[in-house]
Amino acid sequence: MTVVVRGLDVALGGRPVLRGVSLDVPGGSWTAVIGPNGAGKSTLLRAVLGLLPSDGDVTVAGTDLGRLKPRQRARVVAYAPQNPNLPPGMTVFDYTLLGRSPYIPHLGREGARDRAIASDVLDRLDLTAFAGRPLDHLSGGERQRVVLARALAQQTSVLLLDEPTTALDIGHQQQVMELVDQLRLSDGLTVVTTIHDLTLAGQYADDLVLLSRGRVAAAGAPSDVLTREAVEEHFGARVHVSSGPGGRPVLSLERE
Ligand SMILES: Nc1ncnc2c1ncn2[C@@H]1O[C@H](COP(=O)(O)OP(=O)(O)OP(=O)(O)O)[C@@H](O)[C@H]1O
Repeated sequence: MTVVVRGLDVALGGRPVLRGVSLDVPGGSWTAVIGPNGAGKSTLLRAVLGLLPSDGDVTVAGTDLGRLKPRQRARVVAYAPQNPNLPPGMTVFDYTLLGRSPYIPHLGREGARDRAIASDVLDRLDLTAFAGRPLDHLSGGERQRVVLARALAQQTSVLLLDEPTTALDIGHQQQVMELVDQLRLSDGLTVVTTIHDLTLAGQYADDLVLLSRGRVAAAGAPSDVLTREAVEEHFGARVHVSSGPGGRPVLSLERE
């Protein structure tokens, strides 16, 4: 499903946070939104979901998500927030099962298929051993994978991930990125993720969108967006950019 954003303006607390943002994410592709702290990346994901008042157009497969009921919306788009509220005491399995809520009839209970989907997702994220553990007894990286598990259990066509790898060790970063990529290829998932690791973003995404002070400063193929000049201008960092596998950019910091 294609995600299209046109001329998006969002103000928070009376201050403009996104200004004239446009974005095209073709169905089945992966776009990574990058940018410095406070640039508006999380705000963009929340506006796409229809969770924030905004001006401009946002459509997913031609539909304005803000007009859908939460249950309908949750069958189209899954969202893994950066700092979700996790109900203390709830088990990992029950939290993952919440991803099946949009498919469970009112006053009904989850069925065997819902439980099988939750188990499968936990298995694919290396979390089976934690299934019975309360959420407040997990490490930061384990919690982050559980939030992703819930989103994947929704089995939607569009996945919005806010910083999905920040708390993960390098092995679990690879596992999460590869899993999302496999789902994209096998099920045609459309993926939009914010991400701070620029090399990782460039390795997995088809397109990068560089947000800076609420505006799109650059967009396109990773090697076109991740230039030494752009990173210096927008992040204030001095980096060396080399060409990695497939011509994708690899960044390293330059020491004084
Ligand atoms: N509820 C709010 N009221 C006022 N300003 C807000 C509110 N929420 C966020 N902001 C501001 O909006 C700007 C964009 O925030 P956002 O969380 O989208 O940035 P981000 O690019 O995701 O940053 P980070 O990389 O630090 O996660 C920031 O300057 C932030 O302080």
